[in-house]
Amino acid sequence: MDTVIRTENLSKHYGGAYCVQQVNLAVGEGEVYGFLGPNGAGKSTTLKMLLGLVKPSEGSVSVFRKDFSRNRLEILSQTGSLIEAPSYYGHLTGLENMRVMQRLRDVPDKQVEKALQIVRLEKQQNKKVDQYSLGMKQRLGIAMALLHFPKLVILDEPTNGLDPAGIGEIRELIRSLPHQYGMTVLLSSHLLSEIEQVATSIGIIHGGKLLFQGSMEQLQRNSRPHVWLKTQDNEKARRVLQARELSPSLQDGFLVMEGMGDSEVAQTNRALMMAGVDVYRIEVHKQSLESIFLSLTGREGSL
Ligand SMILES: Nc1ncnc2c1ncn2[C@@H]1O[C@H](COP(=O)(O)OP(=O)(O)OP(=O)(O)O)[C@@H](O)[C@H]1O
Repeated sequence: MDTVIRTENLSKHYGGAYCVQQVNLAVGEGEVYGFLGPNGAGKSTTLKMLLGLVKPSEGSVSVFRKDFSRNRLEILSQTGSLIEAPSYYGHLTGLENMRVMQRLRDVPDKQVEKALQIVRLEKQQNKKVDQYSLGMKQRLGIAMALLHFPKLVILDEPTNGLDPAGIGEIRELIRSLPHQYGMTVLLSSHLLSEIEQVATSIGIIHGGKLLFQGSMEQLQRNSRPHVWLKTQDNEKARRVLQARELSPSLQDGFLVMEGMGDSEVAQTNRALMMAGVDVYRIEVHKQSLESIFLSLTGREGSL
């Protein structure tokens, strides 16, 4: 798979405080890459640097295997984006707004029709944008980003402020872009549930640092599972474990320990046996993606 976006040690600081620090993104062709992180993590700043809207303090960006700073116009002509709220003229109709973009992009009429069709706005194209719902405005913003059928689409929190039906529609739309139109999509969100349902790869950013990059399966594989122990005497077992500097919690009659490897499980089992505590069950529970995300962003670097 070719890499469409690659950054090397991309960083941005404002007055000495880094909001993006040494980020190495790799977005493959035809992917829907989900850029996930809590508010203030550095997502928008990173996306803006990819589009030349913010100048990096350090590091480099290459898109379509070309250095961004030296091939800016060529790269941007093949990129569509929606960063923060869509910009439009409220007193003009959806179609008229698209015509303004059409002039800038210099594309034929049929592409305007097609882009409005993709976002399902063709029936409302003659309505003034001021009368659009938030979801319709967002879809118009996406239509503008798709107008020239770019190879790369960058969307910053595209479902922000939408109701569940609107979110579902945008999700379907994003999912269809690679296979229907050969586009690569990079989208950001602070919601794992959003990313989980559309992304083929994810990058998790927190405090300006990229904590994980890869597939959902890799994320789950790399995380250390929880180990659930059922013993003959959980209170005594807990004291034995605490003496070994472990801090199990008690849940549903099981002692639960986070992130144990095989050898730690064996040592724990042995210690309990030596202390005369029978172990009835040892269960390994995979962490949900939600808890992996929370433990990554809550306790940095625990993967
Ligand atoms: N122009 C600026 N001057 C100073 N600090 C800034 C500037 N732009 C962003 N920051 C800071 O950088 C950090 C990252 O902001 P950024 O908008 O990239 O985060 P984000 O992950 O997109 O979050 P959100 O989803 O809330 O927009 C924040 O702490 C923000 O206050």
